[in-house]
Amino acid sequence: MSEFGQGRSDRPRRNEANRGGGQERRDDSGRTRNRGGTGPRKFSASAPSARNRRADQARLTAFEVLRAVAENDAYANLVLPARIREHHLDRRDAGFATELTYGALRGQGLYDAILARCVDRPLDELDPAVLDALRLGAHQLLAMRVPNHAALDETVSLARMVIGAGASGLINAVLRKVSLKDLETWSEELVAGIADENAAAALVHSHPEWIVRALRQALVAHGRDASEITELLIADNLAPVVNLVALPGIGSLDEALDAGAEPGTLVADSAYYQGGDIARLGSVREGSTRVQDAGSQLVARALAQVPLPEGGEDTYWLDLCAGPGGKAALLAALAAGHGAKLTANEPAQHRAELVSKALVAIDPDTWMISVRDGREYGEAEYSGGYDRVMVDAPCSGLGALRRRPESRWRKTPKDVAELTVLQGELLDAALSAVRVGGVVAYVTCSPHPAETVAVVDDLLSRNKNAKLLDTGAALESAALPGLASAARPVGEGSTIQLWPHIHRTDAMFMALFTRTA
Ligand SMILES: C[S@@+](CC[C@H](N)C(=O)[O-])C[C@H]1O[C@@H](n2cnc3c(N)ncnc32)[C@H](O)[C@@H]1O
Repeated sequence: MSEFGQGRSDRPRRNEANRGGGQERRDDSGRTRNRGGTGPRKFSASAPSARNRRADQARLTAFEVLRAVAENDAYANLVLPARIREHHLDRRDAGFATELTYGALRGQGLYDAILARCVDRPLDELDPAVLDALRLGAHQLLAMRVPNHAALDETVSLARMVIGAGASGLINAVLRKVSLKDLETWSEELVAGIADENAAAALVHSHPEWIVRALRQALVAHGRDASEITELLIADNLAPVVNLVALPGIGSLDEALDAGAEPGTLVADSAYYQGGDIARLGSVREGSTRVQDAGSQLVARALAQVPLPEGGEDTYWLDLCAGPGGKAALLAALAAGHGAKLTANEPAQHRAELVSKALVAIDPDTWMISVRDGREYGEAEYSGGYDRVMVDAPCSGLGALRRRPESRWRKTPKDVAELTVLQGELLDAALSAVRVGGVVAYVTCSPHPAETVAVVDDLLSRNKNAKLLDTGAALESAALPGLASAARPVGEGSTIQLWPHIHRTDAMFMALFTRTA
């Protein structure tokens, strides 16, 4: 079983016997069953044209999502739930469709390299729909506990129904070749002769090479060992468990815990939920309990709890880049508990509306929405107006690859270069909007050095009134004791970098500043 399979990055991993396909089996359509012996895998004897003419709904769902991602630049995590509802998939089929969709998207780089060896022409000359069907077939054959004949027959049936009979013959022939070796053998063959370790890691762990280089540099820039890159890449390929937060003073985790959620170990009022459709929980539907990565919860809490260096008034809080409202909801609830008020700013109107929805469970007298470019808060009329400011800056998102399976294939190094300018400008605006003795949190869900430590260094070199605080200590005091064991640097002038392979969170970065004059 490969890292693109069913493992969870933030829960204990399955034991190898179970992962290897030796015990849990799927039946002829690929559903979980006991298949019995481990003898040679068999294919259906019937010709592709004679096989099942009705495409399996779970596979059809996955195919439609891959098509929407490729054709409309859609986000899989948004399209998939809608398609699952449209096709009325039950919980088991929804799980199968999710695993198939996300696994095929994450593993795309490696699967394409394998497929390229089995197709007699360049992959970009294939009909894109055929290529998506081949990726789905490859993922089932190489990384899921689906019998080969089911992976093959069902993919061929799907292709015949949604693409055409001609395509199904090609798909049948190519997937038969793919199935002749397991993923490990394919990987070994593909990397043989690749001397560059980044290029080899990029192939085996299905990341673009520039991202592997950037993550390796990021590990070093944040004081870790470059050899952790393999663990980090593997963590990016595992499905994250849903993290919940009960908004402090408003929500309760009781319902989630009754439904089988487990209490969070990194941050208060949080839980891990593996019970399937999260919308089943009334507390989630009403907005008092929310889905939010524990790393995001931690950085919001650290800003809310860090003592203001010079004490004094603590009434006006600003979330400069609030859309779609995850941190704003937690900050607004914490602000309300402090007797403070939050302004949640977001320049994109449709995202500002999402922020309003995110805050629906919180007393409306304690927050307001603003819709403007965050850089406007650098203007004189806002100067010194806020006690705490969150800059959760637009970033490359390289720290959240496990949540957005297609995003790694869309990003380019140019995106990072463009974003760093805006990040610096937003940080300048925040340092202007905060009062002397107030606190600014600069946060990214990327560990890229250009978006994190370089932005901090640039700010400190051009703004003599900005002072970096002990971010490590602030984060530790906002966390449950579990974080301390994950050892990280503390001390004046420290910044924080969380990691999926260590903290089981997104790779959130945070630097806390105060304004000294
Ligand atoms: C990383 S997201 C923020 C996530 C949010 N804090 C949350 O927890 O849900 C960055 C946000 O910044 C917004 N943004 C982009 N350009 C901006 C600008 N010039 N000023 C303020 N916000 C901006 C984007 O629209 C996006 O919603």
